[in-house]
Amino acid sequence: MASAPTGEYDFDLFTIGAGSGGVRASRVAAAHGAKVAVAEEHRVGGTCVIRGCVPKKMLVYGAHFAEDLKDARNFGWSTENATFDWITLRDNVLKDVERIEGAYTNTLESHEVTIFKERAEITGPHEITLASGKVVTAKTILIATGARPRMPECQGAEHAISSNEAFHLDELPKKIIIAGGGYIANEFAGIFNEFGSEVHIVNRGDRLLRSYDEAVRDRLLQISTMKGIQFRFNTTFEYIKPCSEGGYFVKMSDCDEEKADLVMFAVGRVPNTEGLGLENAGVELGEGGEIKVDRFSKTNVDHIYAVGDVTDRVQLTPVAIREGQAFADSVFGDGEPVAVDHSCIPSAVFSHPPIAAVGMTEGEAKNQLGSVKVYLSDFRPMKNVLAGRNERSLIKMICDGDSGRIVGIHMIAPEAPEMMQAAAIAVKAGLTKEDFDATTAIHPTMAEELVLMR
Ligand SMILES: Cc1cc2nc3c(=O)[nH]c(=O)nc-3n(C[C@H](O)[C@H](O)[C@H](O)COP(=O)(O)OP(=O)(O)OC[C@H]3O[C@@H](n4cnc5c(N)ncnc54)[C@H](O)[C@@H]3O)c2cc1C
Repeated sequence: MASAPTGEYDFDLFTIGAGSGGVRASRVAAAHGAKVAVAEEHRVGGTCVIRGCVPKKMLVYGAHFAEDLKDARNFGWSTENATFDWITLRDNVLKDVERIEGAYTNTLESHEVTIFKERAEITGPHEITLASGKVVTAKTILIATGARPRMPECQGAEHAISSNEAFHLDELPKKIIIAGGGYIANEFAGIFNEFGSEVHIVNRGDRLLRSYDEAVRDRLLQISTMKGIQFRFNTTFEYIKPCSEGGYFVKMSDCDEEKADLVMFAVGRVPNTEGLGLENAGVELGEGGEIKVDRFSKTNVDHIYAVGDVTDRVQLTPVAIREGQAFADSVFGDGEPVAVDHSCIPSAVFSHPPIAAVGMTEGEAKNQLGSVKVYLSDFRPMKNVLAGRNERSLIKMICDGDSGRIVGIHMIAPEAPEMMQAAAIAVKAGLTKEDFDATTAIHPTMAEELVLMR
C-alpha cells in the first residue's frame, strides 16, 4: 500500500476537509514525506473544534455553575449576588475556538501542508477543482468532509436553528423547543435549562438515546424532568411560523399551536457527499449517502479513501482521528497497513448529569451471549447529599455469565465520562469482574463503586 512521491501529480495526497480526520491524516502523511494539500470550505478544525465537541463542552462547563452556585449554599458559601452574562461566555468560547483553529492551522503549515481555504470538488479520477477555479491533481485523494445537521422537511423548517447556530446566539431564548432525542438534543437541553430557558424536548420516537442502556436512559429522563425539562414523545412537527412580536408559532402533532422563542433541530447528521463530484471518479455510496469503505478506509476506487463522519461508521472525533492516522500510516508509512478496530468504543453524553458507556447494553448482551450477569450500583453521590440535591447516580456492569469477562459498563453520574475512560481500557483488554474485585478502592470516590459492586 506504500505510495512514493511521484512527479506525475501536483500532490501525493489531496485531502478534502480539514476537520478531525482530515487534519490528522494530512499531518501524518506529510510527516511520512508525502507532498500534501488540504481544502477546507469553512474553518480549519472542522465540526469538533468550530461547532461541536469543544465549544459545546465549554458551554456545559458554563452551564454547570448554575447548579454549583445553588449547591454551594449548603457548603457555607453565600452566592446571592451571582449573575450570569451569556454574551461574556459566548464571546470567550468563540475566542478560544479561534485560538484552537490557529493551532490546527499552524500544525498543518509546520508540516508543509498546502492549505486551500475554499471548497473542493472531484472533477476526474485524480483531479480536484477548487471553488476559485484552480485545478490540481493528486495521486491519492482522501475525502474527510464530515457530516451536517439533518433538517426535517416540515413547513417553516428554515426558521429553526441547528447546533451550528446555537453557539452564536445574541440572546438566550426564554423558551426553546428542541427536536430530537439523541446526544446533541440532550446536551443542549441541559445547557439551556441551566441558563434558565424553558426547555421542551420533542421526540418523534418513544425514547431518548436509543443506543444507550435502558437503565441510564431512564435515569436521565427522570433527573432531567426533575430539573424542569419537559419531554414529549411520539410527536412530530407540522409547521413553524414567525410571530410578528418575535419568536415563532409552532404546531406539533400532539397539541394546538404554541409559542417559542427558538426552535432547534437535533435530529441526526447527514454525511457530506452532495456536490463532491464523487460520480466523476466512480466512488460508491451507501443507502444513507455515506461513502462505503473497507477496513482500511479505502473506497471502491483504489486511490480514493474516506475517513470520519462521511463514512458514517461511528460519528465521533477520536474515531475520525484514528481512521485518519491509520490511513496515513497505511498509505504513506513503511509498515503494514493498519485497520481501525471499531469495537468497544467508549462514548459520553454531556447531559446534566452526564452519561458514559462502553460495550454492550444489557439488552444486547442478553441477545448475543448465552448467560449474562448484571451488577448495579444505585447511589446518591456524597456531594449531592450535602448539597441537598436528590439525584441518584447509577453504575451498571454487564458480564459474560460463563467467563466473568466484562462486556459493558454504563454510568450516569457526575464525572461519568472521566471515570469511563479508564474503565474502558479494562473492558477493551478483556478483564473480568474478578480483576475489578481484586483492585483496591480509592476512597471516598464515586469511581470506587466500580470495584465494590457485588
Ligand atoms: C454539536 C456537536 C457536538 C459534538 N460533540 C462531540 C463530542 O463530545 N465528542 C465526540 O467525539 N464527537 C462529538 N461530535 C462529533 C464530532 O464533531 C465529529 O465526529 C467529528 O468532527 C468528525 O470529524 P470529521 O473529520 O469526519 O469531519 P468534520 O470535523 O466535520 O470535518 C469536515 C470538514 O470538511 C469540510 N468540508 C466539507 N465539504 C467540503 C468540500 N467539498 N470542500 C472543502 N471542505 C469541505 C467541512 O467544512 C468541515 O470542516 C459532536 C458533533 C456536534 C455537531
